[in-house]
Parts: sequence; C-alpha cells; structure tokens
Amino acid sequence: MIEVSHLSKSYGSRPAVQDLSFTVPDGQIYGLLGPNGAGKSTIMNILTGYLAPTQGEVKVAGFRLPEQSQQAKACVGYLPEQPPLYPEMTVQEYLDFVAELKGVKRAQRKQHVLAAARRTGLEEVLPRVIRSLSKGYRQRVGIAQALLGSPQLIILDEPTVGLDPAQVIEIRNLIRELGKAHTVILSSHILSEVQAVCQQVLILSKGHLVAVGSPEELGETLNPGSRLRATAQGEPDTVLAAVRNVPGICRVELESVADGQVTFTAESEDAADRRAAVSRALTEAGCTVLALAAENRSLEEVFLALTEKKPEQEAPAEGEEN
Ligand SMILES: Nc1ncnc2c1ncn2[C@@H]1O[C@H](COP(=O)(O)OP(=O)(O)OP(=O)(O)O)[C@@H](O)[C@H]1O
Repeated sequence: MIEVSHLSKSYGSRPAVQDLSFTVPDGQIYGLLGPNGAGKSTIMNILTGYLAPTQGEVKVAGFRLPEQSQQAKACVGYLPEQPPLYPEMTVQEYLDFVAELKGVKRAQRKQHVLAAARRTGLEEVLPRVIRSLSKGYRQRVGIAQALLGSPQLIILDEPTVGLDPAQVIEIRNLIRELGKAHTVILSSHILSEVQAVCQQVLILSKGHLVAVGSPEELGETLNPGSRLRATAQGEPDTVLAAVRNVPGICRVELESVADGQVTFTAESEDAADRRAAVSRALTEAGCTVLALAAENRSLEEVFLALTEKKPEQEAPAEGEEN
C-alpha cells in the first residue's frame, strides 16, 4: 500500500526526515512512534500528498508522489492532528459536505454517510451541532470524514491526543475495527498506544528510523528487564550484597538510608519477576523486608533510551522552503 524509498524532507536548510525507507503492506495497522519533532507529521503530510519530498521515492496505492498525488489522494482518508471541523454545522451536514467534496455521488451520499456514521458510532448524534459534542465524539467525526469516499488507506495523526482515558479506549477500539477493512497508519508519541493497537511499529527519532518491527519483536528493546524497589531493615552493606547475589539481578542502587531502613532499587536482566527471590535473600541474610514492589519503567524512560541513540551521521542539509 505504501512504498517509501530513501525519503528525505528538509524545510529550508533544516532536515526534518532523512533517508527513510519502509513499506506498509495492505490490511495492517502501522504505527509511527516518535517524540515531538521526530518527523511524524512531515511523513504523514507527504503520504497524503500535501507536502513534496525533497528527495526519494514515495508510492501510495501504486501512485507516485507528488506526480500522481490526485490519484493517490483518492485512495487516502486523512485525520490531521487538528481535524478541519466546522463547529456550527451538525454532524450530518458536515459529513454530507465532506462526502460531496470527495465526489461521492448524490444518489449514494445518504447511505454512504450513514455507513460511516454507523462505523464510528455517530448515528445518534447526527443531528447535533459539532460544537456541542465532547472531544471524543468530535474525534469520531474526524475519523468518519476520513472514511468517506471508501479509501483503502486511513492515516491518523495523533488520534487520541487530548482525549480522556475512556475516550482513548473507545478510539483505540474503533481504530482496531478500521484495521479489519483498511490499511491504517497512525502516529503517536505514546508507546503503549502503538503497542496496543498496531501490528507493526516504525520508531522515529530526529528524522531517522531507529527501529522497525512488531510490538513483540520490539518487546525486548522496548521493555528491557524489570525493576523493583524495596525497603529493608539491616546494615546497608548486608542488604545490598544479599540482593546483588540474587541470580538474574544485574544492578542494585542504594536510594536512601534512614533509621536503619535501607531503600534501594534492583534491576533484572530480563522481564522475570524477582520479588520472591529478593525477599528470600534478604530474610536469609537476617534483614527484615519492610516494603517490596515491582516498578514499571516509565514509557518515557524506555523510549528515551531507544531514541537517544544518536544517528551515526547527519545528512547534509539541502532542499526547499515549505
Ligand atoms: N513548516 C515547517 N517549517 C520549518 N520546519 C518545520 C516545519 N514543519 C516541521 N518542521 C520541523 O521539522 C521537524 C519535524 O517536525 P514534525 O512536525 O514532522 O515532527 P512530529 O514528529 O510530527 O512532531 P509533533 O508531534 O510535534 O508534530 C521538527 O524539527 C520541526 O520543527
């Protein structure tokens, strides 16, 4: 569905995306994951035909961009980060309007809009003015407009930004449903989101692709080892030595010592849970365990570890103003 080969894009002399190559087969949900400024929106704008590459080849549904952008655009439904909704229109009016813009024939328009509204759970709010809808429903309207015209490829830029947790779950479920009938590519800076929704993940940092794979394949890189935090009563040296001797524990760090209570963190070399082994080791060393809990690495922490690996070389800056 998408073939990108040695794509680079610069804004003036500033490179935003450098020498990027990837393919997206039909019928999968792909995630573009990267922190702010990684180049996600730039890639999406190129794939949707709104921005021309500085270098490289891009094909969408077999059409070359930018030469065949009209044909390619007809195959793509796009939800930008800020969906272009008209707040004074009702949902029905807005979807009718977009369907007309996308060239859906008048005779089919009513059925077509209704089908998009059904798929996005909007049937009940069709007569409502968009301004009066919750952010979650407005996002559904944005997705419904992307579905109009029956595109093969749906591109969603940060589709859950600004939603509350319940709305995030609803939109993620909706994206999974869309993935059954369309190729979907979505961008996100939330690791758990792409892990939960996408079959393949492209990880970007500073315009470079730093990792590609399924969430399972990337699992070890994304979740390297587990960590626990504990407080025990005893001599600091005794406590730390006992924990260091637990097989599989690779790093122990003292956090604080106060009133004979030693607080530390311990990291495992793999994802296995070593709480029981650490507790036993401390008891056998004559220390009393006061607290012991598994600690999740924050997503930011894991993500930073991966994306802070600097690309080996920066491509020379050249190109056009946007
Ligand atoms: N129109 C523009 N003119 C100049 N520089 C730009 C323009 N658009 C983006 N950039 C720069 O290009 C780089 C990539 O930006 P891009 O918006 O593609 O990243 P992103 O991963 O989508 O980030 P965000 O989530 O913040 O939108 C950034 O350094 C950004 O400042």
